[in-house]
Amino acid sequence: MIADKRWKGVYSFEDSPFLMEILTELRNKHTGAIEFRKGLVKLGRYMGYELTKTMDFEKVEIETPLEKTEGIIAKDRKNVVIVTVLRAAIPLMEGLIKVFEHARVGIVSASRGKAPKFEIEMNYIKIPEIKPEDTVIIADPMIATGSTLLKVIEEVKKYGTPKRLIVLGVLAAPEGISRIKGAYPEVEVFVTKIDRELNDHGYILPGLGDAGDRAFGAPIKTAKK
Ligand SMILES: O=P(O)(O)OC[C@H]1O[C@H](OP(=O)(O)OP(=O)(O)O)[C@H](O)[C@@H]1O
Ligand SMILES: O=c1cc[nH]c(=O)[nH]1
Ligand SMILES: [Mg+2]
Repeated sequence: MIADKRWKGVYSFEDSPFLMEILTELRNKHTGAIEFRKGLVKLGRYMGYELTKTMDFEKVEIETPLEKTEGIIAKDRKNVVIVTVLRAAIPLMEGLIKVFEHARVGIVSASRGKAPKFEIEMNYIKIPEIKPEDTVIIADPMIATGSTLLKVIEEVKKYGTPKRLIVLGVLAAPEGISRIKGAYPEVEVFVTKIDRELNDHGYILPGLGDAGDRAFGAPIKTAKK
């Protein structure tokens, strides 16, 4: 885990060859939907595991069949709320929940409109109560302009004030991170890698393309009634 010097509380996993290998497969345009989804599940699981290293644990005394010894109980790991941003975060959440099996899960829909406005449409919002002891993990693979997450964070905050508010993604553009940290300095960001920049259409470069389309197929428009 590397702390990025440009912001406080922003971390990437560029030091993990294993995670970089999974990212390489996701980036490759020849990777099909099945492997793409599997890659996102794997990243959710292993980044979730890395996150546990930043959490609080409690010391406990237990007895093995032979003698007393000390162990730990993962206090924070049991108080997690995962907020899944549709569509692309679904496989990421599947991986995360393997590590945070007690997690309560919120689901929100967020669809980004076209450049230059990138308006965010949020139609579906189901978020559980957020308690002071909770760690909230907002899962969204792509942090591009940051517009989606600004809107999602604003919404999440209505449900309570957690101990930690974390954004967990796969790729981020510096522009998106700067916007989020500018508006919400307390939000921590964990991403597999921070990429170079955005193109004129708001896509991350070099990126991996449209995460939702690659995982689930491109939607088509039907004639309106
Ligand atoms: O940082 P931003 O510029 O807001 O872009 C990031 C968002 O774009 C993608 O969602 P999209 O709107 O494509 O929806 P989808 O997951 O259904 O494809 C992605 O999953 C993020 O939620
Ligand atoms: O590069 C990008 C930017 C936004 N959303 C995506 O899915 N990919
Ligand atoms: Mg998309």
